[in-house]
Amino acid sequence: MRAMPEGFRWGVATAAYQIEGSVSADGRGPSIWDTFSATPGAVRHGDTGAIACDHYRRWKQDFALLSELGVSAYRFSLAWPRILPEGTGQVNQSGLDHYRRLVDDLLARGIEPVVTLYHWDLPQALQDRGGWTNRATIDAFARYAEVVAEALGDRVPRWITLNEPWVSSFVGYGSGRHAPGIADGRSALLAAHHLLCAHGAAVPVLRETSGQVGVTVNLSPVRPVTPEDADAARRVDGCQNRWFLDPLLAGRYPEDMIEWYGFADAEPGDLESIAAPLDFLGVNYYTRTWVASGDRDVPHPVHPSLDAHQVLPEKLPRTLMGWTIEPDGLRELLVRLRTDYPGLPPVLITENGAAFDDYVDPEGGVDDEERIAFLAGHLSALADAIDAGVDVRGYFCWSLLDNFEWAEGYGRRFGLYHVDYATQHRLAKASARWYADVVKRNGLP
Ligand SMILES: N#[N+]C[C@@H]1[C@@H](O)[C@H](O)[C@@H](O)[C@@H]2O[C@H]12
Repeated sequence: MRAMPEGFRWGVATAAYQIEGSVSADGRGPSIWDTFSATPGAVRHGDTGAIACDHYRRWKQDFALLSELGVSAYRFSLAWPRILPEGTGQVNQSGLDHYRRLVDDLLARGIEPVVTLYHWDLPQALQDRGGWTNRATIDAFARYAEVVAEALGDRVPRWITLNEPWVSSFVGYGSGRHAPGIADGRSALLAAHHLLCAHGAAVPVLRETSGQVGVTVNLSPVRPVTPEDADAARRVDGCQNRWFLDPLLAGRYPEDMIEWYGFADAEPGDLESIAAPLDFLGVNYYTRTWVASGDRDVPHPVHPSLDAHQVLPEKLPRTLMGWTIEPDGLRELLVRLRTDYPGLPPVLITENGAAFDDYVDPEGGVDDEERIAFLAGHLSALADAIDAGVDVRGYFCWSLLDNFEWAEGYGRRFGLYHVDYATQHRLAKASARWYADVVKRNGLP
């Protein structure tokens, strides 16, 4: 038995655009993902979040699944365009009322709502004015936080300002693989900085509520394929991990990366604001990153601006996303955080999970043994990190439901519950029953 500490929070996570659908209902405005997914070629099979899991209408039945799992917490995101359809200006009361119903139902079930303010669905009206490359979006986000804090501040116990600012900036504005589909290195750096500043502006606002405040970053231990690739690996670690961890936890950008990027866009006071004390750090972990320097002839030019390429070691098992399955990377990552960042607050694993080729058998079951093995391996690594002294307070499996997997559309299933998108029928996979048992035991059998 690998028991987690007493009071450990067991949860599952989702995000608004990936599950809600009803993208035009009750006053919701368009987001950059509505625009991007409607762009031919942007998303696999031309999939969009227009219907998704129809969760906006079926949320009560989905919350019954949370009770079935026995989780003590549920992480979900608010759709900014439901609350402020134009990003600023007029508040849409229907949007606030919807999320108030969700929060109240969770509390009535004895489930802690963990609310993400921004999980990538920027109101299109703000993108029309430059989006995250426009410094004015910082103030728009702060106002959004004020509106949400006023409406829900007395009943949300944990706030997450941003989900994965590295993806929002470097994938949305750097590679163009995500919304808004811009491929420009300087735009990525500006967006990253303004996202961090928006986080810093929202923290004092949310601190006025009764809830704890944190941010979620996606982190990945970076390994050189050969010793000659060590410099390239350090640059990728600098981009993917330290460019966010250093400002958030140490109040500075990493010097080596400032030099590499020639970055000079921080204004007086920005770094102090970004480094506002956190009650917790949300960590999303999926895999390690293996890197070769740019002058090596390798596929996957994931980081052209860094003169480095991501390499997927052939010998390692992978998920359907093509990511290597490396549970010990989670332990390695958490121990590194504790070692490198003395100011590390308590950690929540806000996402961990995997996509596999789920098969509904003739008896109507999904025997997703690979997902069970993935989760078991990562929970064991998490227990190792806790044994090593890392203060981890909770774990959220990604995800409750199969859902819209961004540029991969509906072709990648991460859920504990299978969704038949033609009928919207939810079906518990074997991993859902397994996870419910782990939650009940407060640890691995
Ligand atoms: N890909 N993938 C799965 C998962 C994605 O569905 C989430 O929205 C992100 O926060 C994070 O990237 C992880």
